[in-house]
Parts: sequence; structure tokens; C-alpha cells
Amino acid sequence: MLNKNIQITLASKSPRRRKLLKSLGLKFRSISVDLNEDILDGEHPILTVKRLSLHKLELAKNKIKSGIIITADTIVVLNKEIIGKPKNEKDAFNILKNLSGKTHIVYTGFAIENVDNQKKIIDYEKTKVTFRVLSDDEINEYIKSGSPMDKAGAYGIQDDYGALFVSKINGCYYNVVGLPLQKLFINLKKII
Ligand SMILES: Cc1cn([C@H]2C[C@H](O)[C@@H](COP(=O)(O)OP(=O)(O)OP(=O)(O)O)O2)c(=O)[nH]c1=O
Repeated sequence: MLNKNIQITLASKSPRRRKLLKSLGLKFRSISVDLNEDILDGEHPILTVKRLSLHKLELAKNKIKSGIIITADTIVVLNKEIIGKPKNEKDAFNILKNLSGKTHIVYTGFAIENVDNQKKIIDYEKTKVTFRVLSDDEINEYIKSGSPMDKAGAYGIQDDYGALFVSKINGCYYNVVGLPLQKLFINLKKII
């Protein structure tokens, strides 16, 4: 469905993003970009995920000189407060305790550029996720699995426990995992 001859690079160290992009049936290579993901006081979440995705794209362009580059950034927002990845296990516990029994919003920004024709799109998707009330024991057990530590909001909806924590979702599931596949695909077609 996309021009098969074009080289696609996913600039992300997230194994989830790699798996998601693969599910579109696209051939691509992956590289890592290292960005200190600073959250600015008072910045709207949409601007945050778009800014960070663009920053990752600019870093990737130092390494990749042709074809299409894809980057993304995911954050969780509860009561207007941006929650990134947990700093440690105690932080993960507090985050999950806070999300328990409430609805939060997951924003994923993405930046795509066709380096050959310089067409570039920066966009985002948002999904509402509701957690049931979690017990301290459940949270501690999940933290012991190690899974929360590299994920925004300290959980993975795709994890065994994640599936047990989430009672309702409104919007794109893949967006929560880290890449809004449908919106991404529609936009990729525009820059080829
Ligand atoms: C909310 C949620 C987040 N996540 C993940 C997606 C992202 O990998 C991570 C958020 O961190 P990001 O900073 O968006 O991405 P990353 O550091 O993992 O990778 P890179 O910057 O190199 O692209 O949280 C899940 O896997 N499942 C979930 O349910």
C-alpha cells in the first residue's frame, strides 16, 4: 500500500514501537536516538509530545540522510498533570496508586519526514484510559515484574497486568502502546 522502494527508518529504542510498525507490514530499519525528555512547566501535553517527537526527528536526521524517518513520544496525563516514566519503584507505586480508579489521557505525538522531498508532518493522537481500583498488593506485584519502569504512566496496557488494570478505553489502542498506527499510516501516504 506504500511505495515499497522507499527506505523507512524508525528512530526509537522502544521495542513496542518496532513491533507495532512491523504489524503494518512495512520493511524498515531501527536506530536509537537519545533525548533527555524534559517536561516544561505549564506546557500543554499536545505541544509536549509534538515538541519531543520533533526533537527526536532532528537528532535522527544527523544520522539518516535519505528516505522516511519516524519518531514518536508518549505521555500520560492525569488531571492536567503530565506523567512520564517512573524515576524509581517508589515513584512507579505512587503513579499507579494515583491512576487507580480514575480516567487519564494518553497522548502520543509523532514526527515523520521524507528526507528526499523534505515533506514533514508532526501530529498526535489521544486516547482516554480508565483504571479500575487497584489494591496495593496488585501494584507491588506488578512493580516486581519490572515492566513499569520504562513506560509512561508506569504501565503497559499490552502487559498481562496492564490488561487487568484497564477497565475501559476510548480511542486508539495502539496509541496507548506507543504509536497511533492508523493516523500514522494515513500521514505516511501524504509524504511519499
Ligand atoms: C501508557 C503506555 C506507555 N508505553 C510505553 C511506550 C513508550 O515506549 C514509553 C514512553 O516513552 P517514550 O519516551 O515515548 O519512548 P521511549 O523512550 O520508550 O522510546 P524512544 O524515545 O526511543 O522512541 O511508554 C507502553 O508500552 N504501554 C502503555 O500502555
